[in-house]
Amino acid sequence: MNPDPRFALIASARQFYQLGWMVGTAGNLSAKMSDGSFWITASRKSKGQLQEDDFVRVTVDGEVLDLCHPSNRPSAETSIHQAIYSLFPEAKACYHVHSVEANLVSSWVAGDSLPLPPLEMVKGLGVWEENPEVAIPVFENYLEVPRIASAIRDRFSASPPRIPALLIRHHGVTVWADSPQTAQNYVEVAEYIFRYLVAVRQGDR
Ligand SMILES: CSCCC(=O)C(=O)COP(=O)(O)O
Ligand SMILES: [Zn+2]
Repeated sequence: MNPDPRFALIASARQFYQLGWMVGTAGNLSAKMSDGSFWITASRKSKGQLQEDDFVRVTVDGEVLDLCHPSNRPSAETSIHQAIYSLFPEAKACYHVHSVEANLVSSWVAGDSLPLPPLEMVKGLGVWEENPEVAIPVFENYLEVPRIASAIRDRFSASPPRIPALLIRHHGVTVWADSPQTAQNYVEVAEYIFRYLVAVRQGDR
């Protein structure tokens, strides 16, 4: 049994769009099939109203297996999804969204990681510790997306992250998980933590 993951991706995208995290065609979602290929949102589609044929199926090496529609193109950020699936074979879904809060917090650190507050919600990213000391890796945003993907491959192959998430500065968050539902949860948890950080900075405690 190999259910088509596109319906889960459509539902997640609609939810994220309504939350303001995938407006103006921003973001891309993918999910892997049992043969190792993955369905990814086609480029420049409105994420609030995706249809079954607004996807492209590609191999982990980037070969297009199914365009669904001749005018479809794979997401401009497919190389990042390829990097994640290559690095983490257990990953079955990879979600990327753009939120205002992710962009704000990514601009507050000059270095390559953002420390996360020791919130209970950090357990939602798989860290079951009291007062966890965790940071989210931060990558620079380059016009050439394969350059971002290459930085992710280089860094994570040398030193895997503690949490299944990364931030691209002034761009957005990317998470990966063993199912589309868990990837959705991870996005929600990451965005909750970013909102918290913004609220703290604004003095909304
Ligand atoms: C207005 S979004 C700019 C491109 C981007 O960062 C993104 O996430 C969406 O790109 P895609 O090709 O997947 O539509
Ligand atoms: Zn993006």
